[in-house]
Amino acid sequence: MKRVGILTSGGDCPGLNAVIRGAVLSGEQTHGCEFIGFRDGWRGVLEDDTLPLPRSAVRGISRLGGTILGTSRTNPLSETGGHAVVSAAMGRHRLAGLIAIGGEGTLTAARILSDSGINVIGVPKTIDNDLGATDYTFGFDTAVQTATEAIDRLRTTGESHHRCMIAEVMGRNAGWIALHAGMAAGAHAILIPEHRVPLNQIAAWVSSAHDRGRAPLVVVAEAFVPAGQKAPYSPRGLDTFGRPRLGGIAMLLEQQLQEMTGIETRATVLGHIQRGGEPTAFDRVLATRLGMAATRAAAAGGWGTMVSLRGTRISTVDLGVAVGTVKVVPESRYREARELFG
Ligand SMILES: Nc1ncnc2c1ncn2[C@@H]1O[C@H](COP(=O)(O)OP(=O)(O)O)[C@@H](O)[C@H]1O
Ligand SMILES: O=P(O)(O)OC[C@H]1O[C@](O)(COP(=O)(O)O)[C@@H](O)[C@@H]1O
Ligand SMILES: [Mg+2]
Repeated sequence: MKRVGILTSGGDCPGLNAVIRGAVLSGEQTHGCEFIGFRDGWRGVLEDDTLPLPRSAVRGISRLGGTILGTSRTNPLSETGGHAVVSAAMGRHRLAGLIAIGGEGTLTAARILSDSGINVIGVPKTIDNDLGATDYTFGFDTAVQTATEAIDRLRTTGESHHRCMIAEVMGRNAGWIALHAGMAAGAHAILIPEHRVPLNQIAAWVSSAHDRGRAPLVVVAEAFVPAGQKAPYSPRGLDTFGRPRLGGIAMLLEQQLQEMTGIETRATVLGHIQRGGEPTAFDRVLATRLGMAATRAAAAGGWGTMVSLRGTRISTVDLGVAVGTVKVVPESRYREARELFG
């Protein structure tokens, strides 16, 4: 019987549990595989922190948010890690390979390990939807749904007070959540990292909506860079991997737009609300199919690949290709949305 290790790494994301369940059920029922889980991503691999994953451990979990395995941003290539440590952990548990569920960071580490001879299959996850080699990542649909519901609420209070409301959503490299939630909620301006917009243009959109008797709504991605600035707003130090922690640009815009337009303005940062809670049906289905496909690939010895969604089909791509491109919002999608601003 083939034994496979599973881990979830990087920011958590609704649908992780559905992947785990899909992988384990299909492994037990169809492919004769057995699973163990590593706790907290690569930390569990480096520190040998594991749990058994029989079918009974994944019962009913596909509708649960978070991850039953826990996650972290532990670097498997740090001085306490590397090929030898990962390989030893796999040997101890007689694993044929690993299924690593993560975003571009996790999968980059997985690719480096794979290049050094470790058997890994990647499963793309992120609410940001910024992985190039898959049409959608699970978690994105849920995050957009959650953000849209929150923004709808901001709208009703904004309308009561005749205020301009600003909603800040996540998105480290790309403005997908802002674009989709903004469009779904009928925003008067959507600000994304892919596109610089001068402040006076944002103020003009806000004023125009206000002049028509609407409560202006601005949706901004955390990584938006206002024209004239060099980098995203990041007053909160670094994350565990040493990258700037984003968040708070909405607060800056609140002050600036209120000053420029004379319209009372309130900003809300949605933050981790977007990452929590139950996955939507779309994300559960996508995640389950990706988990099943990962096991299928493992059973067939298709190491060094990532499972991905192409159209309505699940396929596999080489891990090297998988981490090659960040999927940003194309100019055409921004132009399309912009027709409705103001
Ligand atoms: N370019 C990289 N090379 C090697 N390891 C990386 C790289 N980027 C991230 N990692 C490791 O993978 C972890 C998860 O990546 P991160 O970007 O935080 O989440 P995600 O996998 O969701 O993108 C990081 O904390 C780090 O330890
Ligand atoms: O958990 P943290 O460190 O606050 O991370 C926040 C970041 O994680 C995300 O939610 C998801 O990013 P990853 O998919 O790379 O984990 C980003 O949108 C956000 O910038
Ligand atoms: Mg990342």
